[in-house]
Amino acid sequence: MLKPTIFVDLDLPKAVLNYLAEHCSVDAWTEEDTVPREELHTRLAPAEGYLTGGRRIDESLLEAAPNLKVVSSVSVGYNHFDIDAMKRHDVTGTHTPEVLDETVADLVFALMLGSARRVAELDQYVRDGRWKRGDDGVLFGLDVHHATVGIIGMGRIGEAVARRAAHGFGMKVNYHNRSRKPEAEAKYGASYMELDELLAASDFVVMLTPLTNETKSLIGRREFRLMKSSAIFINASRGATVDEPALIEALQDGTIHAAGLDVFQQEPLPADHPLLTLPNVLLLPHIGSATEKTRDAMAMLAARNLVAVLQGEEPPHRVPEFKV
Ligand SMILES: NC(=O)C1=CN([C@@H]2O[C@H](COP(=O)(O)OP(=O)(O)OC[C@H]3O[C@@H](n4cnc5c(N)ncnc54)[C@H](OP(=O)(O)O)[C@@H]3O)[C@@H](O)[C@H]2O)C=CC1
Ligand SMILES: O=CC(=O)O
Repeated sequence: MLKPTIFVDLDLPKAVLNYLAEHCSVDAWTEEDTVPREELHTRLAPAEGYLTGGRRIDESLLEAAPNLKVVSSVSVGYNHFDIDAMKRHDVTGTHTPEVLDETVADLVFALMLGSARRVAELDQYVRDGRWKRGDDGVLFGLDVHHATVGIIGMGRIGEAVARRAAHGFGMKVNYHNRSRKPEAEAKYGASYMELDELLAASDFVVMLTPLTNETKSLIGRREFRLMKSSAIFINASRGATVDEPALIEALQDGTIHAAGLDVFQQEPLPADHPLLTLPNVLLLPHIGSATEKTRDAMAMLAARNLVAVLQGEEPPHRVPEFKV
């Protein structure tokens, strides 16, 4: 039987490429640079499947890909999908939840600990030869253990953070979702709160919602002003859930104490971005799931999603909006 053609624009582990090649005729982009838009449209013309990362799936791409049946994203977030356009073109979307939860939760804790204890700033302090006897006071940070964390978006990753917080660090856990999660409340002693209440009550505010029309700029100037002046704001969701100019202002004028960020409105962060000038922000290059083991698992899951759809089977993880 003729194998369906697929286009892959990510570097994939050999085992994943072999699995794809068993079931599909694979056209893979092997250049280091991102595939240019025009070239992408050309390569997608014969493709029934497209395996990618955060590439925007919009009307013009879909028009260029008349045979496309599935876009399989190697990510759990799928805000790069234009869901309505995909539905119009009868293209389904899949993603890679669960396999990355623990790895992303580790990174959230790295941001919490790193910001509270000023790890990157003080590493630089030692490297610069500024470490002198008796200067302890200028090195003080804030405690993470037994502090209060407020999780906005208590989903799969949010729960992995809550478990670490409650059972590892003795922290009080507050959370905010659109719906309550009684099991999570029981497991982590978590308190459900409306957003404003959570912002005022938490020492660490952790953003872990998907980016949607509802969560776009959910945290802005008003919300920063509701937080404690000692609060540390962590964003591992998407940059656009936060009003970035308002965050910069809050960090500059002491409205909040510090921030730890893995995601930004523009990625990669431009070299002249004002966040780069602030000492009280810890910046990471969107590496929440970036361990070899987890990225390999995500890639294999994305491959299985794609092959299942092309074989007419239900994939392990269809994006909820495409479920019938
Ligand atoms: N930095 C990184 O590298 C990574 C970032 N991410 C980001 O993390 C996000 C979360 O992933 P995951 O935990 O798997 O997703 P889940 O869907 O499991 O959890 C999302 C949570 O957000 C809540 N939520 C959704 N909309 C709103 C809203 N309007 N207001 C308040 N709460 C809301 C949901 O609860 P309810 O429906 O009840 O509101 C749900 O509990 C991803 O979408 C992605 O953007 C993920 C992986 C890596
Ligand atoms: O940001 C990463 C994801 O998996 O979503």
